[in-house]
Amino acid sequence: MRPTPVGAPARCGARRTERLGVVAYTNVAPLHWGLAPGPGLRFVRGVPTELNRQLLAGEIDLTLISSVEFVRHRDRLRALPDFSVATLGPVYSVTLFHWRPWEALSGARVALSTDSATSVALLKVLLRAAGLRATFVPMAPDLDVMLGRCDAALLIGDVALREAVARRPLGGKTPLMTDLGAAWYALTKLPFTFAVWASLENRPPSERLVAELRAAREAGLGQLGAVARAEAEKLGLSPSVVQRYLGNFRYYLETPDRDGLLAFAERVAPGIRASELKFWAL
Ligand SMILES: C=C(O[C@@H]1C=C(C(=O)O)C=C[C@H]1O)C(=O)O
Repeated sequence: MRPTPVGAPARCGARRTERLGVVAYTNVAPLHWGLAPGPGLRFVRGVPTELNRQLLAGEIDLTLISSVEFVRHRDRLRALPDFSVATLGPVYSVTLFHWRPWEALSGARVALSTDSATSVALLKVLLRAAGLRATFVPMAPDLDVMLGRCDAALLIGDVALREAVARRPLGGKTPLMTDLGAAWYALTKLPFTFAVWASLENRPPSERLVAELRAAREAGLGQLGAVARAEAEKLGLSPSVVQRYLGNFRYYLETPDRDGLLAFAERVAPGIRASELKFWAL
């Protein structure tokens, strides 16, 4: 059998089974709205760090990969050209909770959620840019435990959103919050791209799957109220809060999101050229 040339999508025909990594966070719900597993399509759910590993190990075929991993493994990966999970300014779900002011975090012990790769790298970029040095402690994402043991705690995804909305006191005191999307914007005036859909370079996604993902995104964004209501119920938050949250994301990897991705790549891989980040011609 003739191998599928790199750079070209797999042709339609009898459907091979593709394993799609589905990040278990509300912010990606509009990207797979109405898309369901079935013949030729399996869903593998997980947090970003799990799905990143599985993609690189060839255990899944296409996933939203943390942008820092896309940059680190750029020699082996290609991304869909028009999909992102990005924000211009605050993201509301990638948050550093801290006891002392941001400017006073030098020497702090910072608990890092083991779920995220990109946000950890982003936090390090932001601290470095501010001339702050900290010690990092990987931990499960539980704010009480993290802030009980450390001076600051990085959370992402649904748990971060819930905690940011709740702004609850811990031990009688409410922690300060720094939104890393907002901090990135203050530093660069660019969007921050948290994730892109990517596959291994030698395993192009089928045209059919890509078409289904585009249709799912149109459906999800077209019915954002319904997506928000479904997600709000799972999160225990009000639908209007969730709709506002989802409406803030940039899902199309437009030029500013690519510029933001490259600016981040330059900070985690100094000297990188834009052409080293590769995209499927789909
Ligand atoms: C902004 C977020 O986006 C997620 C953050 C990711 C990361 O930090 O590695 C990966 C996928 C995204 O769904 C979030 O979950 O809060």
